[in-house]
Amino acid sequence: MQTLAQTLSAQAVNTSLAQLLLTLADTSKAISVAVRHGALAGVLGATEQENIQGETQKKLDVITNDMLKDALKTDGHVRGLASEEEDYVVEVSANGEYLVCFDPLDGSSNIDINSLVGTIFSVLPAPDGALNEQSFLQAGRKQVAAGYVLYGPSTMMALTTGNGTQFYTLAPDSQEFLLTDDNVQITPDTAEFAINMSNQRFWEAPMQTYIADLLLGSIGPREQSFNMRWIAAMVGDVHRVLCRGGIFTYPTDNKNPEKPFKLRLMYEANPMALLVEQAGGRASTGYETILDIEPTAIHQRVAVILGSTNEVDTCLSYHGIDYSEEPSID
Ligand SMILES: O=P(O)(O)OC[C@H]1O[C@](O)(COP(=O)(O)O)[C@@H](O)[C@@H]1O
Ligand SMILES: [Mg+2]
Ligand SMILES: [Mg+2]
Repeated sequence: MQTLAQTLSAQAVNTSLAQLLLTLADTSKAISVAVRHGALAGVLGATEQENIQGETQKKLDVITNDMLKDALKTDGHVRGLASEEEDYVVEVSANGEYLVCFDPLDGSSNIDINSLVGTIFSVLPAPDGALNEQSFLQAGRKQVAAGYVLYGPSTMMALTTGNGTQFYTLAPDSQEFLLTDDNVQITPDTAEFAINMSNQRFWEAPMQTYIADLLLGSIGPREQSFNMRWIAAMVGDVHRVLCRGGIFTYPTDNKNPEKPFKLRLMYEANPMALLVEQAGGRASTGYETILDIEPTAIHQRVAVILGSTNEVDTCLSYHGIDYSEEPSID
């Protein structure tokens, strides 16, 4: 089996980018150890702090953020970073060619119940000139790499550098990420959906109707029954979609009018959208292709509907969008 380094070399990935991805991979191995030790290492539970988004930080949110920040500072190829746990962008190496956006620990609410969590990352080219928030505000289509590491029964990485989506599994003995699926493909059709149903009354009308029709199953207009899965960590839900198809959505809701969306564009939606598109799937807000959104802020939030192409298209048709008529994007 090929190692991550061998695969990146076989894909002729730029040497600096490959080095940066190996730094991220090495850091995720250390995070995997911290996650695995759990209560034994005293890393469970919350801190007293909130991040800029008003969310109480878990100890592991802060620990993993610091681990990634420290590693990227010594990598040499990173101009700047943006993180869910950093209020503002952080300047890293003056000559770095790349910007890295990351969610150091996705699925924070799963930490204390020993359930799935992961790290999500997105790599963008660093523009010339002074580094500021504006430097990061590039559409997801500009990403040169995106991926996540899932700390589950096995530690796995999903990665794309624009050459399809690959899965790697961390070998416990050698501590190498080994290529275990070189061409991940999302099945275009599915009978499985993932949504936090407790928000049902807060969704917009198109999503209400779409989900109601799924729930009616074989006696409704879809004339087939659907199963539901919800891991409550985007990284776990998207991994399932990449493995066996499905539709995952965190739609617009009006529970808190000041916060109509949950997931963050730059370090959750964009990297997942690239992985999904590179695996033959679709990712939209309901009205706009995620990778085409021009960001306005590093912590911007968006609605997300992603997964099996035909099912996402069906969901979008409830929103009045006909994707089959859109010109394809190279
Ligand atoms: O439990 P909720 O409020 O529906 O939220 C679940 C969603 O929130 C998230 O945990 C947000 O990510 P963080 O844990 O990184 O803040 C997603 O992974 C997940 O899909
Ligand atoms: Mg997250
Ligand atoms: Mg997080």
